[in-house]
Amino acid sequence: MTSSVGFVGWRGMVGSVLMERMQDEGDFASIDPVFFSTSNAGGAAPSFAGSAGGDAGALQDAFDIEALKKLPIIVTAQGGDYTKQVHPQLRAAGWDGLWIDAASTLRMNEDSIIVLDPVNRKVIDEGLASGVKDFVGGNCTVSCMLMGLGGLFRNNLVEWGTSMTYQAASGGGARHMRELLTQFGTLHGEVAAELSDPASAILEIDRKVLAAQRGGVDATQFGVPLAGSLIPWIDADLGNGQSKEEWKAGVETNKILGTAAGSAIEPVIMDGLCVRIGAMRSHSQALTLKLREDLSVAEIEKLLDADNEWARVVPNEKQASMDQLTPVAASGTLEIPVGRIRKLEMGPEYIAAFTVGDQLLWGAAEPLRRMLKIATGTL
Ligand SMILES: NC(=O)C1=CN([C@@H]2O[C@H](COP(=O)(O)OP(=O)(O)OC[C@H]3O[C@@H](n4cnc5c(N)ncnc54)[C@H](OP(=O)(O)O)[C@@H]3O)[C@@H](O)[C@H]2O)C=CC1
Ligand SMILES: N[C@@H](CC(=O)OP(=O)(O)O)C(=O)O
Repeated sequence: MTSSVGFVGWRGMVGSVLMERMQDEGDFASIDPVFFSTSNAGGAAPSFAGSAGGDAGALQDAFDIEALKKLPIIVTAQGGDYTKQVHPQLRAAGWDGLWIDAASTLRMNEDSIIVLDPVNRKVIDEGLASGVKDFVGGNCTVSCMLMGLGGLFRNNLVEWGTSMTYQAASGGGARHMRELLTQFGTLHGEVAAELSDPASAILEIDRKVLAAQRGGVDATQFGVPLAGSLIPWIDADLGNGQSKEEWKAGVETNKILGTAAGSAIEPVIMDGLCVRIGAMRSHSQALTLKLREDLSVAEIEKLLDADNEWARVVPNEKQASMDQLTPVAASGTLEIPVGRIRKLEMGPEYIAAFTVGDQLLWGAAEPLRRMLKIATGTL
């Protein structure tokens, strides 16, 4: 029997990636989709809708609690404001369906589970069996890290770690990606004539670029120029020197792994600095890990490669790292390359690693897609 599933936020950036993945995997064949809109109720539902690819009818109003209440499963990538407004109303109206969400709003609630099934399928299954109803995708950086380094985290081998991130513009949303490219274009335009003349002075080019960065580029979304620069702060200021993005590394890693008392995996201390860079849609991170044991690099690589089908060890060599361990290499793929693995001078239990992941795939859409399949009994 096919399950009815409501989709909210399906045409946004994360939602579109989710729809693409669902079509690629033939997921619509086993569900009966109902599409909602916050802005265009009554308009035509998307053409890929319908288990047989047929007419999916009209878009429903995403704020209509009665319409939402009829569905056993709702998947939303509409954003935190929508979740904050609609989820409590639905629950107050007695709805006890499954809520699968990309937004962070419900993530740290005691009665929610952060979904990343290649890492925490057991936590998800136990949650479903015990009546948990809210399933939320994790922070993109945390999800990509755990997909890449799952072989160490899931085997209780990490005592503590720092993650120094290099996060792409897409983490801010579609408008941020556009702004980054516009900024690059503006900077290029400032010095196009000089660049076409091989004899022009590089310091003059640099001076003009800097002048444009400081005065002429549109930075409406980011607040400051990102092209040719970076922004060493992501998300809210928690007031203790830590950004909210940095706080998520510790709390979400532990929640995903289920490291509460009695678990086979002990609590892990995670902290670091989160930095926005001018990449498009893949987040990178440089990790320092203190392991609980002195494992050889070969053993570590074997554990990482074997953990899940998407983690892929890149040899710690210059050309392989340059070719395979970059946002350009990882974007648009489900692979999570992990490389630069080596012992650090601090001691035999200290290792470095570098990993990259498409933050719209494993960082956002894919865990939701797979949670929907788990919920409908097809994964
Ligand atoms: N960006 C990211 O990296 C991540 C985002 N998330 C979560 O997902 C939420 C959604 O993010 P994201 O997909 O980036 O948000 P978008 O801004 O791309 O989309 C959100 C909604 O905006 C409305 N919208 C208005 N104008 C347009 C337009 N021109 N094209 C498409 N949609 C439009 C749509 O709602 P409607 O159809 O109802 O009008 C859409 O569902 C975030 O708020 C966050 O909670 C989670 C992980 C990562
Ligand atoms: N904060 C992330 C994107 C995001 O949406 O994260 P979260 O789902 O934790 O709010 C970034 O800017 O790269």
